[in-house]
Amino acid sequence: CSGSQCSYSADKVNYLTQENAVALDQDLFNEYKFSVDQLMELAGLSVATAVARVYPATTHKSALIICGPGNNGGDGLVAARHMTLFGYSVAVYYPKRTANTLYENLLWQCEKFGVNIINDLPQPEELKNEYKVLVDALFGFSFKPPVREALKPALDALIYSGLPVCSVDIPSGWHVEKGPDSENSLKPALLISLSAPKLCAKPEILKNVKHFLGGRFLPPGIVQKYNLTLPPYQAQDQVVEL
Ligand SMILES: NC(=O)C1=CN([C@@H]2O[C@H](COP(=O)(O)OP(=O)(O)OC[C@H]3O[C@@H](n4cnc5c(N)ncnc54)[C@H](O)[C@@H]3O)[C@@H](O)[C@H]2O)[C@@H](O)CC1
Ligand SMILES: [K+]
Repeated sequence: CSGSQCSYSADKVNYLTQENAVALDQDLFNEYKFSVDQLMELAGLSVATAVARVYPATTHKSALIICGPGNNGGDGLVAARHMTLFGYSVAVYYPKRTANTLYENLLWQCEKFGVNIINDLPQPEELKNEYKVLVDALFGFSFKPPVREALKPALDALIYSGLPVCSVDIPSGWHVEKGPDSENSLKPALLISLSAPKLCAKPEILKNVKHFLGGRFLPPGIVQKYNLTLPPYQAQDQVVEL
């Protein structure tokens, strides 16, 4: 956290392994009886909120959200809908669609809210002609490198467009614990960690990336079980800067 109002020390924040991120997620569903759409709605709202804080619609009106096949992509579809309400003109690229009612409904809602669902991705260098900001909802904490061929063009768009990229939970293509594996890995401008940051979001890995925490839904029992020390959210905020 770089602001003057920081009341906690960034080096006290702790970071989840991939195994614990998956286990925590399962606890929320099994022990706390959350449904995936409940959490996804709050996660996506946090993402839209953080994007609007850093890249407001007044200066970055045209946004493209690149959505992957899992829940990270679902967060992107929710964020897309909220961003229309925040004044953005939003497009979604969702090349590998999961056949399940939740995702079908989220996509349906996007269309009803005026999101432009695009089927063809322009070349990375052409994205700048149409968009001001990209949201990376391609892969989250279940990603295992290397990226399979079918989704490489989507990842390349994020890496090579030259536009600011806002990554949802994990910068896509990064190892969830070790971070980027080469010079050509994605360099996001903003990361929104959901529920708790994972190891790849440690400050020494995440240099020069703005970092927010969102997904304000953790029950106290989970904070205790995973021994989480997280920055406190202010008032009714959905996000907090780390
Ligand atoms: N517990 C939490 O904090 C919550 C997490 N949510 C989101 O859920 C995400 C995790 O979702 P999932 O577990 O569905 O997984 P992901 O969205 O991380 O990705 C899984 C999908 O990516 C594919 N994939 C994995 N490795 C690949 C590779 N090398 N090449 C190509 N495709 C690959 C898998 O086949 C699968 O379809 C989190 O990162 C977060 O964004 C939120 O939706 C709700 C609450
Ligand atoms: K991501």
